[in-house]
Amino acid sequence: MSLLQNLVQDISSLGTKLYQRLGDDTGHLYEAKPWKTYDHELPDRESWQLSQQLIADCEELIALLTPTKIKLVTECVANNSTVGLGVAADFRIADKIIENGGEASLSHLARKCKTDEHKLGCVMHMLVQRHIFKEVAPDVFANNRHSYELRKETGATEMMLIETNEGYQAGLGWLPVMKDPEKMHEHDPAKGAFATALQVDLGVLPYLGTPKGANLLNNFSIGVPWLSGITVVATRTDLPWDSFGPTVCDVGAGPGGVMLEVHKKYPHLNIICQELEQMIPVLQDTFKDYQSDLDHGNVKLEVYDYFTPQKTVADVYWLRGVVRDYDDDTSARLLAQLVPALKKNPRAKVLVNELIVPSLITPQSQIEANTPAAKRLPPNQSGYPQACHMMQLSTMVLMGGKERTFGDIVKIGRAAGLRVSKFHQFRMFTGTIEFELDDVAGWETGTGKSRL
Ligand SMILES: C[S@@+](CC[C@H](N)C(=O)[O-])C[C@H]1O[C@@H](n2cnc3c(N)ncnc32)[C@H](O)[C@@H]1O
Repeated sequence: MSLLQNLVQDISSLGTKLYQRLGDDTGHLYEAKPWKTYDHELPDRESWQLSQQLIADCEELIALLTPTKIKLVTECVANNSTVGLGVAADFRIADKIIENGGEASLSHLARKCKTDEHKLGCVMHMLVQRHIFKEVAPDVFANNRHSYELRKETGATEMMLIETNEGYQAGLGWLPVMKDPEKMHEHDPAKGAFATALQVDLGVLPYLGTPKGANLLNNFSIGVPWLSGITVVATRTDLPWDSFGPTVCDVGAGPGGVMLEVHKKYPHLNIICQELEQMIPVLQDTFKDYQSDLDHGNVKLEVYDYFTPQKTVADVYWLRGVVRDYDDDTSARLLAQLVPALKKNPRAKVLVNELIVPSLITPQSQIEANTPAAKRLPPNQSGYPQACHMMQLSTMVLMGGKERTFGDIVKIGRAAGLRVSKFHQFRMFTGTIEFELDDVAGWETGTGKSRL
């Protein structure tokens, strides 16, 4: 059968299974409110998998049915989606619609935004076509489920503005960096796309402390917590936090948001957050409502440099967004610091939580090549592949570092003396690779040899 036939049949059968599973939980797109199951919570695992497969097939079908020249033009002008979203975010269109009672004419919006009606109309019509906002009558706009999230109290708008302003500018630095013999292999943000495009000699984080970075700092402080909030539910739900043993240690814990969630859901677990000294007050603030847990030592905040041997023995070590900051050798050196502690507790696990950059391999044989995308999705990768691909480029453009595939991270673990024990696919665009000490049996019987 042709790819078209296979895709159409697959979409039909996957779609039927999905709506039968969802039952009364009817999804919506045009109502100005979240779809609880998908936007606040997580669909059950099978519904989520069916959704992923449907999205993969639909994306492939669109690519199949789009003439080549139109496909290429669509891709190379896709930056204008960012331009348009930047306009809607900056003018706070979602709020202006809410303030006007839920609907607003183009002329009203243009007046309130003090801008040109035709230009704003071009943006709004484009966004409606991309299913952000809806047009309820000619030139009359309302929020749909997606644009409703852009209202001021969520922080989504500030996150959009990071990407539509500095993120957008920084993108122009990516190719020059890739061509520059001095910078092409660098992961240091001070030599990355952001610094190159903005012509500064510092990465985005120190830039936030400069007078020019004040606006970006504001958007970071409001927008980044919104972004982190996207992964919270999956991080809390898709890992069996209480199955590893009583003590969880977060290495490079940042502000400690993940451990706070784990502590709330599993109050019986001992939580240890390790950070550099300057971050301890931030962690203290995160756990300010849990003073008695701090006093009793069920929650500990430890000063620790993750490039020194790990002395704290725990049952599971959690590293989120840590190895992505470094090249392969440095990341392996960092993970290897856990080995002394793992030898003391050889059953302990190491959880590396990152974007697990997806792939979509097309088989070489003619028959197999017509297999729908849904059936070619590797299991060991992040969900929402399109979002994950965009995010990995966006984080490297803005923050430097190195985003990796499952295989890339496995190699780093192996170089550190660890082997994969499991992959936890999150219902999210991040995932977690679970490692354990290589030759666990050997370490337990005393016959294990260090590979370092
Ligand atoms: C990218 S952030 C990730 C934070 C946190 N894991 C999260 O997901 O929100 C990396 C964190 O590592 C911390 N860090 C950097 N160098 C460190 C070191 N040598 N030892 C311990 N922590 C370090 C930083 O302070 C920062 O909070």
